Amino acid sequence: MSKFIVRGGNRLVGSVKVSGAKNSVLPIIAASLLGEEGESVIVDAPPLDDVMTINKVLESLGASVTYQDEIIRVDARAITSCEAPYEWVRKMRASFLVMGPLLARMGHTRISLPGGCAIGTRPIDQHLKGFEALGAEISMGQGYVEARSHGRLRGAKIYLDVASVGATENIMMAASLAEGTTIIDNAAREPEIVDLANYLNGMGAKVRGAGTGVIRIEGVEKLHGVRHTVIPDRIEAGTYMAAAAITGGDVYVEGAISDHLGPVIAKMEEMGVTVQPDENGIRVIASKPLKAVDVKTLPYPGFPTDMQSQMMALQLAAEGTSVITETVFENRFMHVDEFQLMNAEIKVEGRSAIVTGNAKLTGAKVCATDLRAGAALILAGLVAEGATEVSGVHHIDRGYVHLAEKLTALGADIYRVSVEESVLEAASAEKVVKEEKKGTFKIQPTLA
Ligand SMILES: CC(=O)N[C@H]1[C@@H](OP(=O)(O)OP(=O)(O)OC[C@H]2O[C@@H](n3ccc(=O)[nH]c3=O)[C@H](O)[C@@H]2O)O[C@H](CO)[C@@H](O)[C@@H]1O
Ligand SMILES: C=C(OP(=O)(O)O)C(=O)O
Repeated sequence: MSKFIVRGGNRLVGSVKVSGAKNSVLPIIAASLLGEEGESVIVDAPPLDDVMTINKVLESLGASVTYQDEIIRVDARAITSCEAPYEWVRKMRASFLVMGPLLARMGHTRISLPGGCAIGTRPIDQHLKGFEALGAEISMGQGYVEARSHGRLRGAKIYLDVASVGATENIMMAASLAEGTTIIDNAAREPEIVDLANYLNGMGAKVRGAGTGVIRIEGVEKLHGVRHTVIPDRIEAGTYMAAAAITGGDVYVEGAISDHLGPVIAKMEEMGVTVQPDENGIRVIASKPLKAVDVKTLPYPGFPTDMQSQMMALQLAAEGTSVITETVFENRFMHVDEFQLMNAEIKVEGRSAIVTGNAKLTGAKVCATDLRAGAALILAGLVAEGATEVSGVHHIDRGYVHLAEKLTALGADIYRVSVEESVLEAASAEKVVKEEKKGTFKIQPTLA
């Protein structure tokens, strides 16, 4: 069991490199199942727990997967199973993305239902609606969803009721091997959709319009492996930008693509932060007090829900009151209770949180209730007085590569401790810090 210990007060300065995007690499690995010839080589695949999980799913299906030096090689020529079991799907919703490729390639698939999670119920109705439109028969039972097609899937026109990222990806992958043309209307437009489309096209698919609300896929008979480099993670980049801003720092976020971060940059500039993008990254300089701004999450190109909690941490440090409205997930304010343990004043009213700025944050024992909540608590810890002890680290390991090392290199006082649960129960954050300095506790690198 691990925890992060953060001591606030250090200004972050220097350069940090962004890893490959979690939300790109997961569907891309799933799409590799479509390759009936050759091997896929996926470059800049971040060493995250989620990546290890989806690799395990592919292996359980009979694909051969190797991972070394951030390069994944997938040979999916001989798939032996079309069933993704509960043990993997429960760990990570994105495992559900193997459904489209398996259905298209094998004509049959059975996947554990992903269920709800901390941030919302996260239904899969739009995925299933898409598969049905492509001619699949869907049935549910014993916690599994099963899809079967008689012969090849058939292209269709599909209107998504919500511009779901996962449904767009799953349907895009299935339609790539369907007979005829599929049009996805009200498709999600996230950069990760474009990355997946580029990967599919490299495999021999014919996907056009990715990045717009209408995607057109002409099905082909066969796909093959390809070499592809994953785009940089815009949410990881945004998190380091927020770390620079909250600490009054000066940080170059290497690899960040400003076109992918439009609303995050706009909001930081409104707050009085200087943001200087160039072709290799983004420099963030916070040289004056932050001004509070209102933020509303929306599907891309709106403000990303995956940056909402980090933005809330920033508002706590800003002058004034702000309103943060979450429109994408119905239950994504779990971090509010944890911020309150750090002396924050936040009131939740329906889908909005009213955040009182200029908070005198104090270190506390807090828990990462989900991935981004964890990142936000660490941001708050960077400016809190004293030590903040963040548990629930397994959530953070799903999406941040070497988080403590990257922040430490920028001058933060953060490290990871691995201690016996019983010892932790007894120890206060302060005590853990003191004893670690005496060398009593084992310090671990932030490996996923
Ligand atoms: C692995 C990955 O890429 N995860 C991202 C992906 O998740 P994910 O693909 O799960 O998110 P979706 O875009 O599907 O969800 C957006 C909204 O649509 C709803 N919905 C979704 C599918 C469906 O069939 N029916 C339905 O009602 C969801 O409950 C949610 O309210 O996009 C989210 C929204 O940007 C991000 O927060 C996640 O980080
Ligand atoms: C919600 C997230 O991811 P996932 O969809 O994988 O749970 C996220 O990356 O913030």
